[in-house]
Parts: sequence; structure tokens; C-alpha cells
Amino acid sequence: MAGLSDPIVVLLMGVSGSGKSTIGTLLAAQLGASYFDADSFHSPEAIAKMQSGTPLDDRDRMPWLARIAQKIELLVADDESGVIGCSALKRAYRDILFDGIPRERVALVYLRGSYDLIRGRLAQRTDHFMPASLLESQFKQLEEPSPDERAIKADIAPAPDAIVAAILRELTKRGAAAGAA
Ligand SMILES: Nc1ncnc2c1ncn2[C@@H]1O[C@H](COP(=O)(O)OP(=O)(O)OP(=O)(O)O)[C@@H](O)[C@H]1O
Ligand SMILES: O=C(O)[C@H](O)[C@@H](O)[C@H](O)[C@H](O)CO
Repeated sequence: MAGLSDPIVVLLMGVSGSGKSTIGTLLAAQLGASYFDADSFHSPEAIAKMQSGTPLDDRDRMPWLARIAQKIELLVADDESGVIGCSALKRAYRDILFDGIPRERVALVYLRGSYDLIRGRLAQRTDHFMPASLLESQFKQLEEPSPDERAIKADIAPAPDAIVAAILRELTKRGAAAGAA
């Protein structure tokens, strides 16, 4: 029977400060999997650019997305589960990340929250290179998942444990549905 016992790679997407690392770390622990943060795939130049208050553009992001896509491909090839936290703001980026991967091996989770909520959280965060001033450009570039991407949409207002539980419920439902198919 297919279910959460089957390996799955979860891509957690959302703007800076939406909770990718917070939720991703907890979710990975629940799945007995590792968490990989897209921030650790950036070049030093890209980090310096964001740090200086300039948003990345498509050209900056392409090699970064290629490195993350390669990571996803390796996890799938090794039959391993994993959770990847990556802003993946645009549809074209998500298509790159999932290119050639059987759809049943990956799940897309969209961490959804308002500008005001996230802005407030970022104002409290002091240990990160990403300046809160870039949040506006993140929202401008954000393309929410379309229905055909079958994203699990998670409201980020509740406490982290509740968000993780909601995501796990959805993943379990899908696993069970895939098993019954
Ligand atoms: N559900 C939540 N409730 C309260 N605070 C939260 C919640 N989720 C995340 N936070 C806090 O919000 C801030 C941003 O979260 P986090 O760093 O996980 O986001 P991120 O999407 O990984 O950000 P980035 O893309 O910039 O790395 C952190 O200070 C975190 O502790
Ligand atoms: O696509 C992007 O602009 C980047 O991925 C940013 O979103 C940051 O890496 C991250 O979200 C901040 O830590």
C-alpha cells in the first residue's frame, strides 16, 4: 500500500519569511527525513546581492535552481525522502525543479500568508542575511501555484506544530489515495 511509508520529496515554497526553514525542519523530523534549505545552494555573490538589498533576477536564480533540481533528482533516484525549503516564487522555477521527476514522487507545499504577517515576523528575525526590505519584491514576483500543480496550501498563521500537522494530514490523504488508485 502506498502511503507516507513511500519515499516522498516535499518542496516547501513561499516568500522569504513564510516559514520554510521553521516548518521544513519540523516536517522533515516527522517524516524521518533530512531538511535541505535552498539558501545553502546560493553562490556567495547571490547572497551578497540580497544582503545589499537587491533582489535576485531570473539570471541569478537559474544556476541556483539547477543545483537544487539536481538534489531533488538524487533523492528520487536513491528512493529517499527529503524536505526542500525553496522560495520557488515563479511557476517556471517550479517546473525546473520538478523537471523529469515522476509526479507521485514529489509534493508541493505552498506556505501562504499575508504581507503584514510575514513583515512582522521578519522584523523580529535578526540572524539572517535576507533584509526584510526585500519582502515587497518577493510578493511582486510570487506566482501562486495553479490548480494543475496540485499544491497543498498551508496557512502560516497558526503555530508551527499545527501547520506541520495540517501538512502531514494532506500528505497522508494523498498517499492513501495513490495507494487506492
Ligand atoms: N508559524 C509560525 N508562527 C510564528 N513564528 C513563525 C512561524 N513560522 C516561522 N516563524 C518565524 O518567522 C521567521 C521566518 O521564518 P523562517 O526563517 O522559517 O522563514 P523562511 O521562509 O525560511 O525564510 P527565508 O526564506 O528568508 O530563509 C522566523 O523568525 C521564525 O521563527
Ligand atoms: O528567490 C529568491 O529570491 C531567494 O531564494 C530568496 O527568497 C532567499 O533565498 C530566501 O527566501 C531568503 O532566505
